[in-house]
Amino acid sequence: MADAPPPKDEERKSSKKIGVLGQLWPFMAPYRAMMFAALGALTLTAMVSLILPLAVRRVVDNFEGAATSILDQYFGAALLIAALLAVGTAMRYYLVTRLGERVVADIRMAVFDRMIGMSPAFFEKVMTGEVLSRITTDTTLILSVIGSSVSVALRNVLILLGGLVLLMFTSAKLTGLVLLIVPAIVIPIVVLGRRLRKLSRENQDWIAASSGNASEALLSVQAVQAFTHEEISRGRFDGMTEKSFVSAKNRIGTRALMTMIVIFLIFSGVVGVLWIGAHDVREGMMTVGELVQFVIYAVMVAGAVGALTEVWGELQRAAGATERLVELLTAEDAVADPADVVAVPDLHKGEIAFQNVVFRYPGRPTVSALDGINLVVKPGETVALVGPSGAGKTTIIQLIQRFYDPSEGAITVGGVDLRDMQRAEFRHHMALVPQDPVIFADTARENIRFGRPTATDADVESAAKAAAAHDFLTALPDGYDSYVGERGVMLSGGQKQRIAIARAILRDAPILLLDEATSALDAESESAVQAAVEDLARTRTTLIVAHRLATVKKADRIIVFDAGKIVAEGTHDSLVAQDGLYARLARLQFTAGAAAE
Ligand SMILES: Nc1ncnc2c1ncn2[C@@H]1O[C@H](COP(=O)(O)OP(=O)(O)OP(=O)(O)O)[C@@H](O)[C@H]1O
Repeated sequence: MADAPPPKDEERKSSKKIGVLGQLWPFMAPYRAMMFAALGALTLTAMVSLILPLAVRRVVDNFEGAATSILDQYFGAALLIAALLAVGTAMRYYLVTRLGERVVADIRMAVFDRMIGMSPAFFEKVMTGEVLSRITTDTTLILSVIGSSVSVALRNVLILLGGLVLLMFTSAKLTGLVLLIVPAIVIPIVVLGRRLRKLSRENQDWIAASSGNASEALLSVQAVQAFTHEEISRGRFDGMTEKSFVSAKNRIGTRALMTMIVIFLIFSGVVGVLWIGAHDVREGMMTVGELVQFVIYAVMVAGAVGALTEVWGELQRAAGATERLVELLTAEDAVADPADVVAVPDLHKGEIAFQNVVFRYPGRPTVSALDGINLVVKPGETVALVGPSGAGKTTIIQLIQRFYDPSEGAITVGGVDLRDMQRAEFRHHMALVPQDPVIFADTARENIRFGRPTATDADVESAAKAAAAHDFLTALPDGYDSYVGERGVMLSGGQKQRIAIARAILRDAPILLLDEATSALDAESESAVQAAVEDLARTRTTLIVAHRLATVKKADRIIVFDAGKIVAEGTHDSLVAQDGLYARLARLQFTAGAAAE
């Protein structure tokens, strides 16, 4: 459902802590050298910042008695330090941000790489728009972590630790007092941090859900408008976007509260300590320079703690995002290639066989879409699959390509079980014309070449001629190089089908699968395409799902399906003579095709 809430917290079993960020390590490991260099630059700048107050104390305490030459040395040294700080900071920024961009690019590629190979069962559950949102917005969060938060965190941890040690040296008594307030600061950070992470993940989930919803509505914008569904679609999207805003608002509020508590605690602590320190100076227990040095360190340490709480929030957000991306990366696929791959036999000579195949779609496990199918298609044979809508014909075509595995029984090609071969290997030897022709936002020429990316322009054109597409393609403003729009919106249904057929012709594979490939064609183009398909089918093992008698009659054999079972098979004449479902369909459903003959 479009407005179903995003997955709830309890549904996730993965680790509950910021430790999820550790899952990013495999992506960072290859760039260890860059990380060490960045760490070096970072340590350098942190150390330089820590040395500065020492120099300040010397200047303050010796200001009156010191010779001018010594003063000049101090200021010369200060310039050197400034240069070091500048170079170190620039290097840290460059290395760290570059590392972040690199790692995020790798993560994006890894997620896409995984998603493009997932079987259809996965996409029955996840909306594609949602996956896109993960790849774009969730990775952006990770970028902010690797590209800045982590380095800010490290820098501040160094300053915090170094600052504390130096504070200790400056005045052990005052430092002891400062440390007393630390627990008071840590508690709100931990408690509110936990809430932050939950809110952040909720926020990302709502963003992803609204993206999924928006992409679905936009992809079918004409249907939405035709049914004047805009208000409802707007309402749904607005509702989800508002929800993501509300969770973002709660997150920001929590973080503001945390910042307020922490800053107040830190600075009131510093003020209190100073108060005591001022008295110590009065009583001669401390020099003014020492107190100045102490104050600078105390402010640096306090600033570091403040920065760390900010970063903590960022890390919490990124942990949520990482969790979602890791979920995608580790998503189980119902269909997988075997570890020991069997080579694909010569499919020009191999038959396709279904042995006692029972199949239930994973999304509907109680219904058998196919129920005890036994079917052998001999090499070179043309078999037509007919039957009422929903009988299971398309399911047969999908199983031959191993988009799903049978629930029971086995499917073999050339005697080898599909599950024993690599999917990409045997799909190479299959050409499909699907029920809904899939056209990409590219030129007509490239759409045909999709069937065989290495094909020459001449091959593309001869395939188009065979598919009766050449004439309409050359009549387009830019001919074969005309842009056809997203999903082929600039083409008619019949034109799209002919491009899909040309693509299959170009693929030149020994197994040809046609799923109502000519249903949108007019009688004239259909008979032209029909001739091409027959020509093609002569030397190939062909399965045709068809509703038209003209197509069906020419097949070597006709298989009649009903409710997931094979109810009859034979030639057109023998099936008509049986006077069963086929004869009935032939009289009713096929009449349009018959009339067109
Ligand atoms: N992804 C899916 N999840 C669950 N059930 C499905 C899925 N796809 C199809 N089905 C169901 O499986 C049955 C067989 O569908 P199939 O697409 O094979 O029918 P068909 O014979 O090709 O019909 P048509 O002639 O209308 O294309 C139908 O009842 C359908 O509702």
